Amino acid sequence: MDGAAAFGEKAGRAEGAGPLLSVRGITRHYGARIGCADVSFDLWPGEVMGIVGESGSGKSTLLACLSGQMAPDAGAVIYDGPDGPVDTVTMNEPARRHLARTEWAFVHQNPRDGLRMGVSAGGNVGERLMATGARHYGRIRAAAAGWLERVEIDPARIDDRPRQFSGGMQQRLQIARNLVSGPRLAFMDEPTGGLDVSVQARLLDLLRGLVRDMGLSAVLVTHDLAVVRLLADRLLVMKDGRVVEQGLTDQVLDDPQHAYTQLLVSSVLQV
Ligand SMILES: Nc1ncnc2c1ncn2[C@@H]1O[C@H](COP(=O)(O)OP(=O)(O)OP(=O)(O)O)[C@@H](O)[C@H]1O
Repeated sequence: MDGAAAFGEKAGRAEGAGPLLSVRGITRHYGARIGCADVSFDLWPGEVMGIVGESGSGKSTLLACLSGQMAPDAGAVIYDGPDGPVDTVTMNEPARRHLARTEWAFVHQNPRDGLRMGVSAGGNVGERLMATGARHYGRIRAAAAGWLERVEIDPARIDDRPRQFSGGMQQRLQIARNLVSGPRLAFMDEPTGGLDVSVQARLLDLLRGLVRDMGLSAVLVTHDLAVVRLLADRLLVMKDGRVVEQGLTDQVLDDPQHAYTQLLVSSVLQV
């Protein structure tokens, strides 16, 4: 039985009936080295799952496997899509690309990886709408301007290129480009990494508001426990590619059970 069939019953289509994402046994090696091993969890609609761990613990590898950017060696990632549950590991590439364009968002740590630097701010946001079928130029431009405002960028700058923006503005633009089409699931890789502390705080506030207002589900990778404290409902703690602890964010951070999590929380391992 394939993964989708195996989990189909559990992740039924009825609203609120099952998880949005069921991750089972995801494993990926690089030669003899473990990237991530046997990772399983459910992500429920509207929930933010934080994945934390020190550098090299397997966070990026796991996120790449979940978001279809890397093929795992083993495991299933069942997404409860518009036509019912599908295993995104075994689905064909065009179908996966379609999902990534319409249902998912991916926010990169470096905005340059998620923006088209040669295209105007409005173009960056509008492009994603066009990819989901919008055709009316006036409406696309109005929606783009509305989203610039929503991420606190002056809509008068709609024709500016991203490189004319500060790092924090570029990150907010990347978020607007990703969320304009109303995705159900966002993958975020260190979305506040590389920014000044004050810029980070503003971005976190903005992200928290958007996630709440849109009822967005998200998988959020970070090594920064302050970020998950603010954004994540639940946490997976990774060490050497494996999940060593998981639970509600406050529970894990306030009462860590695993020795490694205790070290993380006491800042010893934080970079
Ligand atoms: N392309 C690669 N080739 C070989 N080994 C790799 C490759 N990418 C990652 N690894 C190894 O896989 C393990 C997990 O790395 P990964 O980048 O997923 O961790 P991470 O927690 O995301 O780290 P960071 O926070 O530094 O990005 C590490 O041991 C790493 O050395």
